[in-house]
Amino acid sequence: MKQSYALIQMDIAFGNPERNFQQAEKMIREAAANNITTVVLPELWTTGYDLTRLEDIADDNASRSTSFLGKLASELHINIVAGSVAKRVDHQTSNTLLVFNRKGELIKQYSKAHLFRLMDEEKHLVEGNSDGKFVLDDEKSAAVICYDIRFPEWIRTHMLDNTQVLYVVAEWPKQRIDHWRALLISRAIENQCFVIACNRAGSDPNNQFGGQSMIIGPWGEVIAEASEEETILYGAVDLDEVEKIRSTIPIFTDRRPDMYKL
Ligand SMILES: O=C(O)CCC(=O)C(=O)O
Repeated sequence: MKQSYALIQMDIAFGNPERNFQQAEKMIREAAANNITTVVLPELWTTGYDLTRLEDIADDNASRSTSFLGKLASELHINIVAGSVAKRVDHQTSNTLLVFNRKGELIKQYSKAHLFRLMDEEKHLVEGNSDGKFVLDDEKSAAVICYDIRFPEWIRTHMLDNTQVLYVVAEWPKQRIDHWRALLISRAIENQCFVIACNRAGSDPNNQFGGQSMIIGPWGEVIAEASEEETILYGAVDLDEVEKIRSTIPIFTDRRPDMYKL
């Protein structure tokens, strides 16, 4: 199955949902005009890391984001792996990823499982407790958020039932962008899957972000890679490659979980 992706590497306006909704719509419409199947947005794209103001700017039950993205997905006839938003339910806010199919249906929500203390997430957000698996265009897929990629055992649990595509949405700082690149390529090689990874561009009062969104194949090859600037990264792939690589080096047959004490 052929798929073509557009990764919206936005410069997110700090604590300014109005501006971010406008900019996301402009970039999604531009991407959709390029005959793609799936658009991917970055982490916390409505608010950025303005965590101390979540009381004012989080999205109640993610309802504004859901209605906005569902309408765009069905009108433009594209899938949207809609990054994550600050979703508030009963005074608790999670960092929650939303996935829409081309009919505009919300088919998956995943809340970030590993909160990133270095950016105070655990002080303002509640962690998720369920996995990021879903099926999009009949392809087994999974999505995780930023810091989650430092936990290979978490990613592996998503890959054990023949998952082909791993989406990663992030606000990854420039300071550690070499880790971003190395971790993403490692996750692709060790799981023999496509990695579709969308980071943000720009800066906020505390961090400069590294961009470098990436599309990586199941052999670890970099198919497309963005610069540091705000941009849309495009890339087309053939998901049948996954099966070829997995039959050449059958790691899922050869693994010895009986010996792994985690
Ligand atoms: O793990 C890292 O270095 C970056 C993680 C991060 O920025 C996040 O999870 O928001």
